[in-house]
Amino acid sequence: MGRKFFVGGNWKCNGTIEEVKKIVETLNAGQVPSPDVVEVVVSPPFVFLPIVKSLLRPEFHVAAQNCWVKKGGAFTGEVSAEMLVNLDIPWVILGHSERRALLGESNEFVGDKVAYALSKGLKVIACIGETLEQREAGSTMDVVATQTKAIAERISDWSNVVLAYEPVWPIGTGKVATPAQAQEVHVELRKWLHANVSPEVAASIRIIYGGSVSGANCNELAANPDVDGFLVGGASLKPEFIDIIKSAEVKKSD
Ligand SMILES: O=C(CO)COP(=O)(O)O
Repeated sequence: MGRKFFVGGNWKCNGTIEEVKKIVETLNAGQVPSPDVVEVVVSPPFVFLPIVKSLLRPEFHVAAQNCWVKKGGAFTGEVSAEMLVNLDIPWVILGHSERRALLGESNEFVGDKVAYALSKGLKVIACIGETLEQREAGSTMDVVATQTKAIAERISDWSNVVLAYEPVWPIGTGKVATPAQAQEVHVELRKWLHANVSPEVAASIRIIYGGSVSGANCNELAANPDVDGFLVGGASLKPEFIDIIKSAEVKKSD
């Protein structure tokens, strides 16, 4: 199948310098599968990116949690894609539901950000996902398709994109989507990409799941054929993140 398992750790707005060093120490000491089997990317807050990058084992990479929608300039408080490239930060998370909901990032704005970041050479973890109300109204697929479409209309090369399906209702709630719920949406997303982008992109893109992933549920989730990894929030700050990385082994024995 050729889709390398991908595990991202989104640290969100957490950590002191002491805590960050501790997390990195734990990650560096962890016994994990080889980089041929799993790609690991951790995403600390901007201010900690340089130190994490300098201390982290070399086969793990770092991601920013956001970047500005175009070239930097008079945009107080923003960090540009150019700056990330300048510091050799290879990845950026864009369109996280917390930014969509709390900072009003629209589908179009996220699409523009994805296109700009890719054009500067960054790799992008693009997040999509429905709220509980939308799920209960039966519009999950419409919502994620509309979010994905806003990206598809603005980019032509998907090779540096990982699509993170992160339904809003299981994020930080301890309520996890069942493996079947995750698999169902991932399959539908692949069908959508097949019909609207290309069969090649549909087959090759990594679609990862996020929302209360833990050491306890990762293996069951990873066993789904269309779940190509995870974007982990709370558990990425804890030693169990190593267990989540190890869930890549489930795929190896497929
Ligand atoms: O938002 C998430 C990752 O980006 C998921 O967060 P939790 O794993 O804390 O639910």
